Amino acid sequence: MISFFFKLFQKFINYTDIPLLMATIVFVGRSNVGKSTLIYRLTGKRVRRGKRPGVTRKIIEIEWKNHKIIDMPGFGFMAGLPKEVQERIKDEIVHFIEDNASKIDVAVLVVDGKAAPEIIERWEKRGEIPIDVEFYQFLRELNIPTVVAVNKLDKIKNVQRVVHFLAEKFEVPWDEIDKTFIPISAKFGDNVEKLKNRIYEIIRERRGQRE
Ligand SMILES: Nc1nc2c(ncn2[C@@H]2O[C@H](COP(=O)(O)OP(=O)(O)OP(=O)(O)O)[C@@H](O)[C@H]2O)c(=O)[nH]1
Ligand SMILES: [Mg+2]
Repeated sequence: MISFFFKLFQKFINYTDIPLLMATIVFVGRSNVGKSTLIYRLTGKRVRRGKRPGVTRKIIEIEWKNHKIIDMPGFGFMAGLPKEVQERIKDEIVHFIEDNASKIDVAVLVVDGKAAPEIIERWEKRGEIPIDVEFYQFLRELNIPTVVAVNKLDKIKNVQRVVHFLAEKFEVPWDEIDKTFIPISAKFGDNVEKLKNRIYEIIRERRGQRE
């Protein structure tokens, strides 16, 4: 009985201390995967969202509680944008992340769970490193804790298969799959709370390491 109340108390402390911490959370991912929609779901802050890829073209900082949320432009294909501009945007994102790596507490790599497996296979067939794989490894190399939001869950038939496919490509060990990949639907809200809790957990772990 006592341990039950103790656990409840601990849980309460863990969840309430979060808004006091200042954290920087970045959202990255290909164009049109739902980064801005997810930010709106998580924070209630309206950021530009759209049907066409390339809606967010600049790095946008949003204040939310004590946190700083950074909405990145999408990388990869963007409707109506020349290849050079797409490359420039990608370089901008890479530089921003490199320059701010020590200040970034969590990166949320958003992927479109429906489209990602096919796109990854297509890139591999061409002998190229898929951009999502490249970004995940880039974040890991910079020691930025990263969680992968496997979005558009409402459109995915076999979630387990998609998650395992991505885990293999991203080289995530089996025992880290569940805490690395969170299938969500930003549009309908499924599992968004779970993702939020995972983000908070990472922030807490990181703070624990620093203190
Ligand atoms: N079916 C479905 N559609 C979604 C989901 N999340 C986002 N979308 C749709 O995907 C489209 C792109 O959403 P955005 O949030 O603008 O995507 P983004 O990643 O910010 O795009 P860029 O700013 O262009 O990089 C919109 O039409 C959203 O309604 C989801 O969970 N399910
Ligand atoms: Mg956007």
